[in-house]
Amino acid sequence: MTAPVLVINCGSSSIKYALIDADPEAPRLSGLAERIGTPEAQLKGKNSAGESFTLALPDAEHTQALKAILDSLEGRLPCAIGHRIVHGGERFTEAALIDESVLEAIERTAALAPLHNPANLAGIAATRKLFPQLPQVAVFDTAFHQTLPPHAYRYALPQALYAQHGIRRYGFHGTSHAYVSQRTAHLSARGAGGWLTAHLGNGCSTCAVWNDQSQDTSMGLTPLEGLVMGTRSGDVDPGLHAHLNRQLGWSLDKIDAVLNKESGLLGLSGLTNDMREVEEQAEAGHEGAQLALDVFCYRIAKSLAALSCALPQLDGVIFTGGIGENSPIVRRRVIALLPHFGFALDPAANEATIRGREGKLDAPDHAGPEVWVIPTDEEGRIADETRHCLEPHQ
Ligand SMILES: Nc1ncnc2c1ncn2[C@@H]1O[C@H](COP(=O)(O)OP(=O)(O)O)[C@@H](O)[C@H]1O
Ligand SMILES: CC(=O)OP(=O)(O)O
Ligand SMILES: [Mg+2]
Repeated sequence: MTAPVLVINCGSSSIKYALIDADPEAPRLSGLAERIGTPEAQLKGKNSAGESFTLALPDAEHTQALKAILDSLEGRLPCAIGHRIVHGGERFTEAALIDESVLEAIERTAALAPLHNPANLAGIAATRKLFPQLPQVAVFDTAFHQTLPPHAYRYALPQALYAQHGIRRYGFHGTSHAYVSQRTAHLSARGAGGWLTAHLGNGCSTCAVWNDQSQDTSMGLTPLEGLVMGTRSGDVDPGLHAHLNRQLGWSLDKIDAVLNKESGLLGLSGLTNDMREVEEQAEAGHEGAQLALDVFCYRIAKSLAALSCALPQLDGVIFTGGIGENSPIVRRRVIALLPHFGFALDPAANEATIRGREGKLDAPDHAGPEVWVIPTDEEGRIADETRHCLEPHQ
């Protein structure tokens, strides 16, 4: 397949897209339709000359936004569409060609990823309408974590909840953890050993990877477990729900909305879910922002230390995602909280490696576990998995 693959990552109010050629050196057309369904809806993208453009799409819904994306592809027709699907449950250990039975299975898991799967399904419905002739492939965030052993994926709950209702830990951001760990294994003299990965974007998760296989990860049944995120709380006492319900009379829907949309950096700082602003305000002395940064970094370090138990040997840690790639402050603070691991972060390398550059951040001649920053490429990985899935069908 030489024609490009169109990768779609459809959220509730945004659609990220990328048109990706089989040749990794070929320029990508990519962009983002945002604020879908509102008067401010717009499409922002880059053309093949690398120039940015913005197009107003007032009140556009998913189908209209996708139509505008297709019109922006400079006449280049994809050979297939690869969709990011956040939750694949236990059924999907790899990407799947979308047919009615795959769609039904994704619909069944929608309740487990209410922020993500319904939007992913809306994206599939819209592209099937617009491109009935093109093969469409579902690439799951959960698939990479299907190698977790039972002691990592089971909760200590009655057996029937797992056996009859699929209540277990699944893990997410699998395309990112897989990509950055394999990229580091390729770049590092240590190869595919034991790597801890920290994907720090709006959603955040850590993962322990041994020999290219996920051994454990911080997210669980849903993308709410684990680290502090932009607006998500991450781990809380499981008794919190009952307490808030009994003491404050909050409904389950309200508790769910608060933990998913009003917590994390936003809740702790009282200001914003955006790490750039948290860092600026913390620097300026804002106490809420300072606390948000303290809790965010401490919880990452604590999670990495816990996940190190899943590895027979530790070769290093890898930072990725908007925060992991661009924030020297977060990297420095996380590494400083893990003194017993024997990392040696070079301050100059840490400061210099910003904005999309990959590299090792170790002090010269350091022989201990390594620290890497690797810009993630979820879209590239989804395009690769889409092609791989379609090979037997060519
Ligand atoms: N230079 C920077 N310093 C600190 N944080 C940054 C920087 N650039 C981006 N970020 C943060 O990255 C986060 C978004 O990450 P990203 O991976 O782009 O999100 P998404 O999960 O939506 O793809 C935001 O919190 C943003 O503030
Ligand atoms: C699973 C998840 O948290 O995804 P995102 O980071 O795109 O919100
Ligand atoms: Mg993300």
